[in-house]
Amino acid sequence: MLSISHLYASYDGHPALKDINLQLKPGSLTVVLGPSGCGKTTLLNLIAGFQQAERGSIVLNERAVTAPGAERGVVFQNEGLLPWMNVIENVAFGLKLAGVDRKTREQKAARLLARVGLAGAEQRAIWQLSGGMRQRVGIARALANDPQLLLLDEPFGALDAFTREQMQALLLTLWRDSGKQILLITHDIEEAVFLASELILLSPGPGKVVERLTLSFGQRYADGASCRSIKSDPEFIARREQVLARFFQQREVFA
Ligand SMILES: Nc1ncnc2c1ncn2[C@@H]1O[C@H](COP(=O)(O)OP(=O)(O)OP(=O)(O)O)[C@@H](O)[C@H]1O
Repeated sequence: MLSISHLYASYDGHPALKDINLQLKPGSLTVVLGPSGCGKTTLLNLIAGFQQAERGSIVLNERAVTAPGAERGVVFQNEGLLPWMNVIENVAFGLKLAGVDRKTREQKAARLLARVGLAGAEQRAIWQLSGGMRQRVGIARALANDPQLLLLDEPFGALDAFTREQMQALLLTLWRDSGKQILLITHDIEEAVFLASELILLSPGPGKVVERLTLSFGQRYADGASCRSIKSDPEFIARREQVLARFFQQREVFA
């Protein structure tokens, strides 16, 4: 369980998040959606432990979050891969830091690369990879320490529409197969409605929760329906339009 209580954050006296309260169940796929500047990255950085809250608390499985930890894996928008290491070394790096022996970490990294569709790419250099492949490496790396919570910061924002949909499908497959709790931030409304089991809408000025929806389109994909059939379903389109209207309402309030 991830419990966020009365969380406040600010920069140089300017509030960025105001009284955020969320209880997110193990196994949930939470998507935090909101317009630019509403505090999505700030919230993710606080949960990751990269940043300290001004007030309030974050507790993951009964342990207070105060610093980064191996039980939280992070995937960054720009992947954050180490260019002087090859693919498998990037994935195994966290295991190396944790003192895992070479053979074990290479076996584990190779298994994870196969899970994200990169079997055979172990020895490739990072510069030889496409954007989608880099994000696959980033996800495999974040999973290497077997985290309880996977955090993703706008992970597919820079990808073309086709690759983006492939990555959404991959994430849902990993979610189904691992049962891990996932929290992803995005400003893409369709992506949010498709992926989320819990959708949290933030509004800016300062960031606060304005809506929380429980959705099941991602579960439908995990149960075997295709991306295209879900995204063209009138129920999906109606939900997307409803969230879109709410999203623009928030922007207008702020403008
Ligand atoms: N390091 C910083 N110093 C000062 N202000 C900051 C800093 N980081 C973020 N802010 C401000 O805090 C607010 C929230 O920023 P944040 O990056 O968390 O929002 P966001 O929703 O992730 O935006 P985007 O989608 O554009 O990345 C914004 O007003 C931003 O200008």
